[in-house]
Formats: sequence, structure tokens, C-alpha cells
Amino acid sequence: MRAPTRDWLARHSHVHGDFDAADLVERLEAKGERVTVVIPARNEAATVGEVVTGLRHELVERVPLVSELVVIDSDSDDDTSAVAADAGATVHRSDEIAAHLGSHPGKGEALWKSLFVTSGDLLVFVDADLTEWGPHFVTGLVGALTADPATMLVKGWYDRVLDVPGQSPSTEGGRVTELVARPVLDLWWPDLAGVVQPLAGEWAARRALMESLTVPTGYGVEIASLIDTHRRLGLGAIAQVDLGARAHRHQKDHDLAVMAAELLAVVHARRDGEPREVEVVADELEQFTRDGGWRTRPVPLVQRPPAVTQTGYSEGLA
Ligand SMILES: O=c1ccn([C@@H]2O[C@H](COP(=O)(O)OP(=O)(O)O[C@H]3O[C@H](CO)[C@@H](O)[C@H](O)[C@H]3O)[C@@H](O)[C@H]2O)c(=O)[nH]1
Ligand SMILES: O=C(O)[C@H](O)COP(=O)(O)O
Repeated sequence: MRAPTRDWLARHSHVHGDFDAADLVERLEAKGERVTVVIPARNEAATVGEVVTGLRHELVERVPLVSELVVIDSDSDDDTSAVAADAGATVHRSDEIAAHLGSHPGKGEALWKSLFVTSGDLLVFVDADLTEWGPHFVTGLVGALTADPATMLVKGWYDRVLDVPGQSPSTEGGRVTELVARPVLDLWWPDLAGVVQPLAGEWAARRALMESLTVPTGYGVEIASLIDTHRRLGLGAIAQVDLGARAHRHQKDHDLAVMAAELLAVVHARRDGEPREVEVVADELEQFTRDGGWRTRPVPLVQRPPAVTQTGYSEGLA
């Protein structure tokens, strides 16, 4: 391991158990800072209710660490919005936020749009499909984000529980993480080789950073944020926190291949520095199965400009 990475690991690694929610409330009150939790959700009616309820009970009602608990419904066609609202979240549909800016499908779009309808200084992102998790995810992320004033972005990491029917559960999850994201970072951004889960959907950032980033509208949002933060502010602005174990709904290999293609394109657009427009020779994947034959899958390549540059942003226009 290279010296800067080893040094970063020694100085910028945290463990969620080091942080207590009640202590963090005092720390944030003293600074006048507020926490917003954003949960992007596309067709997550089966799990979003438990995620919202768990966070609301523990971190809104028992200890008031979270000021805003928001679900961004990302073009769901199930009951995600209703379930999330019943569980106590404020719910917005991604395509209805800042409608003058249009709408794109995707998780990155949901996170970018969330900036227009939230006001917290500290933004914590949590996936809606979690099946093994806890409110300590948020406590750990807020703790790590506020432990050092230089920290602008924190990635959660955890054992990735892989729970496939017919197989015994293992911690071998994170196929795109291990086969695409970590190898790409190790080869081209080796400073970031110490980030255990670069694609973690559980991460936190200061609004001042998030609103200034170019955001891919699909699954490229995490790797882009990491690379862009590193380029602009250096490793010292990034931290990571051990959150224990996490399990989620697994996507099929062919669906993850679309994610992998998007990540490669997003990374390629950043190879020379500032994010460029994503340029590819073709923007589709051809996938084959014996039963279904060939299927063409579009790769999402749109990137949103920094929210702070957009009409309506400073007024928090919804
Ligand atoms: O169009 C979409 C697709 C997904 N989601 C939500 O985003 C979260 C993560 O999506 P998921 O399909 O579960 O992604 P994973 O296969 O788990 O992908 C991993 O890797 C991605 C790429 O970095 C990250 O965005 C994810 O958070 C991370 O869990 C979930 O709450 C989804 O409902 C949306 O809001 N809109
Ligand atoms: O991070 C990843 O690589 C994706 O979320 C896929 O994870 P899985 O292989 O555990 O489903």
C-alpha cells in the first residue's frame, strides 16, 4: 500500500461505536448545524417503511439528531411513496422537484433533486432496499463527518452480506464494487485505494460540497462524488466509517452490467481532471441469454451540473 493511503487510513478511519447520538446533537446545536437524511427509492415498497420507521423512532423521536427525514421517490410504480409517508417520511417525487429543470431516471437524479427540497447542512444518504442495517449507520456517518472540520465527505463501509436463495449467506457481496470500482480506483486514483466501499449507498456530505458537484443521474453518483472531492480537496477531505454489516436486495448480473458500464463512462469522463461530458462510442449494451436472445440496454450517461448553478436552487424552489 502506498504511503498516502496508509497515512489516510490511520487518520481518517472511524468506527460507528465511537459516536453517540445524544453527544452529536449537542455538538451540532453548538454549531447551529442540521442533519437531513435522504433516502432515494425506486419501487422499494417492501423495505422503505422499515428503514424510515427505524430512523424516525431512534433519531427523530428518541434522540433528535435528524431534522429532516426525506424519501425521494424515483419514478416508482409501486406504493413506495404511500408506504414511506405512512412511516413518517416527507416524500417528494423526483420528477416533480424543480420541474423547470426537467427529469431523468436514476438514483443520481434523485440525490441531485433532493438538494432543491431539503435544507440541512449535513446530508446523509441511505438506500431504501436495506434488509440488514440500523440507525447507527446515520449516527456513524454524522459522527465521522463532524469529527474533523476539514472532512466534507464520508463513506460508510461494512461487511457485505450476500444472501442468495439456495446458498449459505456469505460476506462476498458487492460484485460491481469488487470487480469494477475498486480496481479502477486502485489503478488510476491509488490515493483512494483505502476506501473499502466506494459505492456504498450509505454516505454523507456537507451541503456546501454536494451543491458544487457535477452529478451523474444514474448509479455513477457515488464514484463521481468520491473522485471529484478527491481532485478538488484532496484525501484529507474524505473519511470512512465502519458501520458493521449490511444486506440489501441483490440485482441480477445483467442489471449490474449496466451499472458497471455507467461507472466506466463516468470514470473515463474524469480521467483528465475536471468532469467532462461523458463521451462514448456507443451508449448501449448488448446482452444475450439463450432463452431471451439479444437485448439492448441503454447506458445512462447524463450528468447534472452543480445544483448551486441552477435557477431556483438558492430559493429552495420545489
Ligand atoms: O433509478 C433508481 C434506481 C435506484 N434507486 C434507489 O437507489 C438505492 C440503491 O439502488 P440499488 O438498485 O439497490 O443499487 P445497488 O445494486 O445496491 O448498487 C450499489 O452501487 C450503486 C452504484 O454506486 C449505489 O448507487 C448503491 O447505493 C449501492 O448500493 C435504492 O434505494 C434504490 O431504490 C433510485 O432511487 N432510482
Ligand atoms: O456494490 C455493488 O457492487 C452492488 O451493490 C452489488 O452488490 P451485490 O453483489 O452484493 O448485490
